Amino acid sequence: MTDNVLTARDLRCRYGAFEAVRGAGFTVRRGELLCLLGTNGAGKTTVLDVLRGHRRPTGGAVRVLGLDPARHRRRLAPAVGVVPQDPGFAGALTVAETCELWVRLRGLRPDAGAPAEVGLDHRLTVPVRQLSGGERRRLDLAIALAGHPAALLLDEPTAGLDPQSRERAWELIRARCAAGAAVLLTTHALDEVEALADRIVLLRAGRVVAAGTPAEVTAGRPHRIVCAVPARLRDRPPPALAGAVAWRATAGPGAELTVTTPAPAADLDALRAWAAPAGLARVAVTPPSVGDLLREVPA
Ligand SMILES: Nc1ncnc2c1ncn2[C@@H]1O[C@H](COP(=O)(O)OP(=O)(O)OP(=O)(O)O)[C@@H](O)[C@H]1O
Repeated sequence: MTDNVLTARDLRCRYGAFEAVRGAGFTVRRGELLCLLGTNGAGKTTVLDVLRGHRRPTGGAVRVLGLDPARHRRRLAPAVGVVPQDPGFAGALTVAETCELWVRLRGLRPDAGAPAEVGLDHRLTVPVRQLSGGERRRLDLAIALAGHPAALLLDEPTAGLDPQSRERAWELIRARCAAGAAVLLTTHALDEVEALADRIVLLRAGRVVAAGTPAEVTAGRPHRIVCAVPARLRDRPPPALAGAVAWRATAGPGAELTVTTPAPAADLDALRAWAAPAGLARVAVTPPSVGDLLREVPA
């Protein structure tokens, strides 16, 4: 039996003449969290809509637990928890009623404990229209997590949450993953990627332009050395370095030097030798990050 819970193969999706997804492929296995990343309009929500059976692809195929979600939406509903980008709650229903209604719509028995999991147990009798944006997001998450689904499709699940609620949401998502759920999550928050992602898929204009673990997608990319340089070194030409050098004036007498380099250890040694005996101050060496990759991907 395969461990693949979510699969997309050469997925294509059109809105009229515009092709929003142009041959995307990936898998998410049991117990794995994949972050689907990309700038606004890259095609992330479209991919999630196809996986939740709300949109038929115009090419390629997706499978959720081995089934075509467009054909087996009802059968898959109990096994797939979704935090949609824009939930459609009725404002007049209370938190408890909303939770019960949506959990039933997923073909599950109502779970009175679901709101408590996301810290909404004190708001059960409050109409949804009176919830804050962050509280609504937590209600979405409560409904998605109900019934311990095998797959979670989470479209910016922590958008608008305060820091404490985000960390609580991360804990819940991590726990579900550890218990075997396959999670596909979109986010624009880099700390969320760092906190959660086992693997990332980066979309650009509907195509996958990078895929792998954070270490894999950043491998071979440059490190950044930032250091403060005493004023009198400002006029001394820097040594020959593997990396590119940029100076920045600072408020004080010295300057800040940034070296973007594929050889951080050798360049740092060369800089230290150059700066002796006064030396460098506030030296920070930053390894490549997924954030660097995202910043380089144009829309
Ligand atoms: N119903 C629609 N009709 C026409 N075009 C659409 C429709 N929905 C999305 N699009 C277009 O498809 C492209 C992909 O949109 P999508 O919502 O999937 O992007 P996204 O990566 O989720 O963006 P964001 O980060 O802003 O949520 C965009 O150019 C968008 O304008």
